[in-house]
Amino acid sequence: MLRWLTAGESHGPELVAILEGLPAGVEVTTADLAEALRRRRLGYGRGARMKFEQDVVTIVGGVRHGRTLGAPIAVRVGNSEWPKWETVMAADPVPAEELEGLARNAPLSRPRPGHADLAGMQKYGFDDARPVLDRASARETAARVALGQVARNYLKQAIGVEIVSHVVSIGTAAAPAGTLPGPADQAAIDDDPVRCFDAAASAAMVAEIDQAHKDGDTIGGVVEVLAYGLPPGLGSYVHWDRRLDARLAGALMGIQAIKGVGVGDGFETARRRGSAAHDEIVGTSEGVRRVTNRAGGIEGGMTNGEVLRVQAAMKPISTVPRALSTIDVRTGESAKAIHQRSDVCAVPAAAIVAEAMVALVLADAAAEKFGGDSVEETARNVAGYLSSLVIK
Ligand SMILES: Cc1cc2nc3c(=O)[nH]c(=O)nc-3n(C[C@H](O)[C@H](O)[C@H](O)COP(=O)(O)O)c2cc1C
Ligand SMILES: C=C(O[C@@H]1CC(C(=O)O)=C[C@@H](OP(=O)(O)O)[C@H]1O)C(=O)O
Repeated sequence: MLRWLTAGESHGPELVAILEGLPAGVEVTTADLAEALRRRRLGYGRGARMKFEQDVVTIVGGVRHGRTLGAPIAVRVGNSEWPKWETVMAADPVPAEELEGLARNAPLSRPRPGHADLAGMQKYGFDDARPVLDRASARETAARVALGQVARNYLKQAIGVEIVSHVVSIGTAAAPAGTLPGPADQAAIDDDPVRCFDAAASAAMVAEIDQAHKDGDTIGGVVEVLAYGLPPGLGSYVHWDRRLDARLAGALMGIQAIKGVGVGDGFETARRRGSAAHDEIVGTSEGVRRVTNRAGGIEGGMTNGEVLRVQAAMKPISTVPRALSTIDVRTGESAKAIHQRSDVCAVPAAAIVAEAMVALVLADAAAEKFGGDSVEETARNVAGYLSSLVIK
């Protein structure tokens, strides 16, 4: 079983993350994590903060000379902007006179619709949105992406699994149905401003982002994550919480601003007849295959050996420049929501976060099925399982 936790605030000194349960011998370096974090910061439509802030990643436990030790892996992602926030976000009490007059410390009393602000203030008893928004912020996804990269290296080295993501739609601009990039296409996708695998759709997406920006508005979209090389049998049908589709859906819905998850052809499947909704089975010289992959590589809560395909739908960014109506909690009067700056669109970045969440769930399911205290042992177990499959 894998366990992982993150801690840290958006304007705190750093995020920290721990991943426990991976075997020894997985090759991973600080450069691997830095590259994953760099990919998360890209994407047309992200706001000013992405330009001036740096992620400073350090591995502080569980890895020696580029290989995991089998011990918990601990990662820190430092925030280069911390000096500006040192007083406002200090862990220890700060004398009132030091806080007085600090613009950054002014109470945020106009909760933003679409954020955790209002319900979080009510729940935890704050009259200031700062302590809520600082933890609710998707800044925290940097910690998940760092851990996701370790999970990804494990999947690649133990099983040969490769994970790819792409942006399927932004606003009304969409890639053609059936667009299916493979592992070799990842670099080209990363080079695209919106991480779309179709040039015409990419241009239309950029135009939609520009229009939303011009209108003082924000925009959402849909991302897809694909995993190649999965053996059949990860996850299980025997209990609801062991179903791989349930675990993937929970992990993807756990990303800030994700409001829907699809598996395979997703909601489209519900509009089809059964004869056009499933994947017929054929025997080939290379073993059992499906004629189509509408199910997205999962049947009965288990991988079926086909390419895993899941989508996540991201709502438009909540902090709308043409600010939405709210109340000032100090007076109860109507007001405009706080707006300092914001992303116009963070769909390309959400795809990288979705890759990380999929990697963590798949690594968990793989560790559960194949075990092993070293990655070599896991790989032997995978090979033994595949060679002993009754139906190949
Ligand atoms: C990568 C990423 C970047 C985000 N950037 C912003 C942003 O700049 N402004 C904003 O209002 N929301 C942003 N969000 C979304 C908010 O964090 C999210 O809507 C908010 O925390 C409320 O959570 P909920 O939408 O899941 O209810 C971002 C989300 C992700 C995944
Ligand atoms: C810092 C990151 O994303 C932030 C996520 C976010 C939000 O509300 O979720 C709001 C923005 O921050 P701010 O309100 O401070 O401008 C984004 O920049 C990041 O992804 O590293």
